[in-house]
Amino acid sequence: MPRLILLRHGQSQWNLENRFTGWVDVDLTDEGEAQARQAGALIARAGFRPAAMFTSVLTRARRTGALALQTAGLTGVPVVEDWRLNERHYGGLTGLDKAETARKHGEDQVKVWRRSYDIPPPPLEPGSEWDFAGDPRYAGKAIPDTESLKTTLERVLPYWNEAIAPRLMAGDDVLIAAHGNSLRAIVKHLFDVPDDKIVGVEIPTGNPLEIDLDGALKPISARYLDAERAQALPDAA
Ligand SMILES: O=C(O)[C@@H](CO)OP(=O)(O)O
Repeated sequence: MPRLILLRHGQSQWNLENRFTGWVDVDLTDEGEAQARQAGALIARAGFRPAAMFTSVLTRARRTGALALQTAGLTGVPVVEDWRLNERHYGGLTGLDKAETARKHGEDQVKVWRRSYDIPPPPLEPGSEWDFAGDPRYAGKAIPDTESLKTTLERVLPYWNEAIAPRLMAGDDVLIAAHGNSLRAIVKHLFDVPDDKIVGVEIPTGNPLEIDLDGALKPISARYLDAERAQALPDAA
C-alpha cells in the first residue's frame, strides 16, 4: 500500500508580507525554515522513508523538502525537480499586496481570482518586472502568463501521470514538496473533489499531509502529521 506525503513549503517572505507570489522565487522566512525542520521531525516520527522526493523549481519548495529530509536523516533520497509542480502563476496580480488589491477591486473579486476554480487573474504583461520568459529554468517551455486552479491542474496532472503515479503504482512511497495550489490540484485529482468544493481546501504551510493509497491510487485514509495545525480534508474513498 503506497504512502504519499504532500508537503507545502514553509512560510515564505511573501506569505509573511501578504503578497501574491505565484512564480516569484522568494525564499523561506526563519519561521518557514523552522516549519520545514518540524515537518522533517514529523516525517521521521511517522517512519516515512520515501523512495523519491518530487519538487518544483522554486527555492521555497526545494529548500523545504531538503530541510525536511535532512532533519529526518534522509539525505540520500533522490530529488526530482520540475516546473510543473510550481505554484499557480498569478498573472497580473504577481507581486501585489493582497489586502491593497482587495481594497481596490473588492473582496469578492479578489476571492474569485484567488479561489474560483476556473477564472484566472488578468495575464502578466510581457516585459513587466515579473516576466519569467528570460528565466533559464523555463527555456524552451511553453509557459503560461496566468493560471486558474483548473489550468494549474492541467499542467500538474500530466506530470503526476508520467513521473509520480508510476512510482506509487510500483509500491514506492513518495514525498512531494510543492505549493498551496499545485498541491490543491493533486488533492482535487486524488479525492475527486468537485469543482465548487475545492475552494474549501486550504493546505497549511509546512504541515505534512500523509495519504494512504490503494493499488489504483485512490486515497484510503489521510491525516496531517501536525494535528494542531490541521485543516479540513475531503472524504477518503
Ligand atoms: O500568493 C500565492 O502564490 C498563493 C500561495 O501563497 O496565494 P493564495 O493563497 O492566494 O493561493
